Amino acid sequence: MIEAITVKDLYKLYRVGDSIVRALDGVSFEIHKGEFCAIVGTSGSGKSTLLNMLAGLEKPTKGEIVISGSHIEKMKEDELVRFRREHVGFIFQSFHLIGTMNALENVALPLMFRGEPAKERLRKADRMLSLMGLDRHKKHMPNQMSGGQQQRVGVARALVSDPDIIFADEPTGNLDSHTSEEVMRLMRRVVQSQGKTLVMVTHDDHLAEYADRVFHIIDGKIVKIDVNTSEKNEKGKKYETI
Ligand SMILES: Nc1ncnc2c1ncn2[C@@H]1O[C@H](COP(=O)(O)OP(=O)(O)OP(=O)(O)O)[C@@H](O)[C@H]1O
Repeated sequence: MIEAITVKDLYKLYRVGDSIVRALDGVSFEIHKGEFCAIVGTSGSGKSTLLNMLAGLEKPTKGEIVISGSHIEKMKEDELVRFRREHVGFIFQSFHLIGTMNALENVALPLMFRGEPAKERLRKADRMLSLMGLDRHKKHMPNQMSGGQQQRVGVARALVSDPDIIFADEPTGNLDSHTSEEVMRLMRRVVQSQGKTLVMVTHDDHLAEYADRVFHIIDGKIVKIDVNTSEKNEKGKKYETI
């Protein structure tokens, strides 16, 4: 199996006053290419710290993170910026859409940072929004769309630059449960059909059921990994703990 992400002995310690917080306390795992992994834990367990570290947004205190063959813990800031632009897509809880741009322009934005010509940017964004079932909303501004539609724009924007890996931080945290399930199904389908690796952080065990594997994190340690044993990997199928 090809590894998209390899993490070895990862630690992140914070000094708070006189005490040390062990936000990540010796974490090791691999995420395979094309896999959908959920990182699940309660508030303060270390999920965001782990995701930030995988995305190269924060430096570990100790340990290794290898993504698509590169040691990102050794990269300088400008290398990290380039690495993220070329290899990584992000989906955020609060969508992070630009309010003054329509759906098409929002989705095309990451391609501008990569220096692609305008016509090409809009063509790719248009195609991605169609894939998300947003044909009728391409010219809508964020405030003219529902939460679920806005997050589908967010998913389109994360995928438009054809990244190897997508990181999603509580992607349905601002949606009702019905809309959350819809967005999860769509995310799962698109990521699967395009062979992308998806790493999602959530505190919601229920939504984690869409993942191939679920990593449970408590006090900065991965205490359990559940594997979805169903073929189709639909929600609610059987999991085995390894
Ligand atoms: N910059 C920081 N300085 C000090 N402590 C921090 C810092 N960032 C995080 N922590 C601590 O590290 C631990 C893990 O935090 P983290 O934000 O990763 O948790 P989380 O699982 O993402 O929580 P939530 O679901 O509430 O976002 C917590 O105890 C938190 O207080």
